[in-house]
Amino acid sequence: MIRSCVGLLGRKAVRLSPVGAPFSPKTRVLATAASGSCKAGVAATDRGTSTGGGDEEIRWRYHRGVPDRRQELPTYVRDLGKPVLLDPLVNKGTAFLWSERERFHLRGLLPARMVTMAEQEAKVLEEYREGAWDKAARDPNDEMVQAGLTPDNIRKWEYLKGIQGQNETLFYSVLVNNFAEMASVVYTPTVGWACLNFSRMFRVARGMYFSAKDRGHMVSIAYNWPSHEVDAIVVTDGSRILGLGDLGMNGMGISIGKLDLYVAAAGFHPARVLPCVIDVGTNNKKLREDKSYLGINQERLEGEEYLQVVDEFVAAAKARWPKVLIQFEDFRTEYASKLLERYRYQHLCFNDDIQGTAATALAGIYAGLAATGRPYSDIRHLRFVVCGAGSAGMGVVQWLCKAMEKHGAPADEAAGNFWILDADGLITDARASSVEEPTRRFARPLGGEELADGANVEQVVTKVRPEVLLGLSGAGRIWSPKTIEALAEGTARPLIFPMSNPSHKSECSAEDAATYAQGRGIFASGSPFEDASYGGKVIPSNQSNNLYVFPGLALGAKLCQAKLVTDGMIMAASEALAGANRAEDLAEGRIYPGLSDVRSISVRVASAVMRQAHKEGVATADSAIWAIEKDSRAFGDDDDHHDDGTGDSGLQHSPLDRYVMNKMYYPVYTPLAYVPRGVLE
Ligand SMILES: NC(=O)c1ccc[n+]([C@@H]2O[C@H](COP(=O)([O-])OP(=O)(O)OC[C@H]3O[C@@H](n4cnc5c(N)ncnc54)[C@H](O)[C@@H]3O)[C@@H](O)[C@H]2O)c1
Ligand SMILES: O=C(O)C[C@H](O)C(=O)O
Ligand SMILES: [Mg+2]
Repeated sequence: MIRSCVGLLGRKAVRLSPVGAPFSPKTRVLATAASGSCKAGVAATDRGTSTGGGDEEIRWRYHRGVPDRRQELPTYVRDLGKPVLLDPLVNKGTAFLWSERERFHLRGLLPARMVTMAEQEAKVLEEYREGAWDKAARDPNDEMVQAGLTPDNIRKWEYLKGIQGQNETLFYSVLVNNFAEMASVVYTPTVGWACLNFSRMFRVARGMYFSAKDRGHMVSIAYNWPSHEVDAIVVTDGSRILGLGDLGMNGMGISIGKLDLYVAAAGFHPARVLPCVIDVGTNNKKLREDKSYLGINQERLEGEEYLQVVDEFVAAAKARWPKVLIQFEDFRTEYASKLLERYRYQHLCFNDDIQGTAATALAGIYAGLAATGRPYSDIRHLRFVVCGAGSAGMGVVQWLCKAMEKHGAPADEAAGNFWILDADGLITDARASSVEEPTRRFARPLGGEELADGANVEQVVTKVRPEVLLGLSGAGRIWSPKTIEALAEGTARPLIFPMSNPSHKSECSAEDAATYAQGRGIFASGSPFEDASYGGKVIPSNQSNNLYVFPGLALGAKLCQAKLVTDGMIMAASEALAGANRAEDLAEGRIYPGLSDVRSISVRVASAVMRQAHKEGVATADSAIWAIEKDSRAFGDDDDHHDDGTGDSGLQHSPLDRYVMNKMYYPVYTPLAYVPRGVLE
């Protein structure tokens, strides 16, 4: 038997032979840099569980029957937590045993499922030999591929993520300076593909993974995160990722994507944002049967059990980072509003799909009115047909209603401006007992000239002749040519908003909207489309996506240290966004500002949110901030907006805007200073 001693060279742990010469690389390094799992043909009994320990873990370690004892000699590890994962000589990725995860403070830093090295190897080989991800992106039967997602999008996504893993400053500099070009790669639609394939593509852990197996331990696990300073968390339970359904733990991709935008679009510091997933299982059977899936292999927890897990996560996050803002993302409708109501009056949090989307949609409607020369107050006279009665759809409807009421419409009159359809068609009083609030309030009365329950969208549009057609159904191309024609017959400039994501879930394409509305429509989709054309004229494709709101809303709330996110703050965000359009763009039918202006927009949204928070008394930040605007008024600076001087936007900025800009992170190389441990901590 070979007897070895263990030595250390610098930080890296290296095992030495008895005479001091390193072993060959094969025997020397105990871990591979590759992590993740694979489609290995490992017997089911060998696949273990994420809660290993005891006999099971011992079987797990020995399953390959490595003959010599060298694998029993330890590699010295001098770090704990994240640095262990970042050291290629000791990292085992998802193959870290459960006991090792405990000892090295790795719980929460990796997806819950534990895999073997054999599985990791098989995954590496699959990719090496077959280019598995690339192949998937070429599959002509893949819906996303059919809707225009190309291998080139995936290549770009992987390339950018590779840079992000090595040099965040460079990654964000490239992203900030090329946001309009890259948003569709780091965000929708490509991020949807990245979520679908998250486990297969998993290499380097980012963010925190809390699972149902962590019950009772979440607060200690939160302390495994290396930083005491986290300004914002985006968390999902993966239950409704974009319009792609239940993706379980793979939903982590959306938390990461949203926070990429926090940094790029709103200047949060990349070291102070934390993507999280709460893995309570998945009801997606295909995923559970997929050997590469890294989430826990069980059906979702439901009801009280589920709520307790989310409660524990929120409590842990608040205990560890008391001032953190939490953005809830892509929770399925059944729990989305429930969770929002549970936390919004106690914690600084918001639900992006309900509140961010609502603010974005309202801004688009206001801008649509402005584009046709009408005042915002005319919103109370618009009729809306809405496909989708989930949390996103109903969030938007309630918000539009609120805006109508703000402009003087009595509540009943406002509610009467909506015709809402779900998967079973028009919702009428016939279904009043089977649909819940808030949808019930919008059920159409029966009898007289009214439409039958379950009428389809074409029938409803033909009868109602609305000015606005909204889609938040996640159902794909459900608006037929006839539906769009009927819409355009009833109104001169129809507003056509297929807001579902990603692209193949959009209710209609930009080209179809332009063609069947004979170039008269104003088009705004959730995922980006190229501009369309009709009769030789360019018909702009706007993007009605909550990306216009959540970064600025979060920034404003953080900067003024708001205690809560109020409805007033969200309304302020809507109005600031609507007002960020230039008259000449509106005249062309561009109702959302160009994405290259995204930072300027976030600044305006943030300032408006701060002002409102201050007005409502929920801002706790130093009152000096508010003096900025007062002082500038005294000097005649007043409400005028000034060019931000960056030369990148042409949008005008107020003194408070400039304060916000000064607080933003800009991805530039700064001088570096060595600070020994224990100093400045
Ligand atoms: N653009 C944005 O910023 C934005 C923001 C949030 C959500 N979304 C998108 O909205 C969609 C819905 O999100 P959700 O959380 O409300 O989902 P959900 O699954 O809870 O709701 C979908 C709703 O659409 C209805 N529906 C299904 N098929 C339909 C059809 N053929 N006709 C009419 N209605 C139909 C369902 O009955 C349900 O009421 C997703 O695609 C999501 O990506 C977009
Ligand atoms: O993620 C997006 O692109 C928007 C929205 O939050 C969604 O769930 O579709
Ligand atoms: Mg979302």
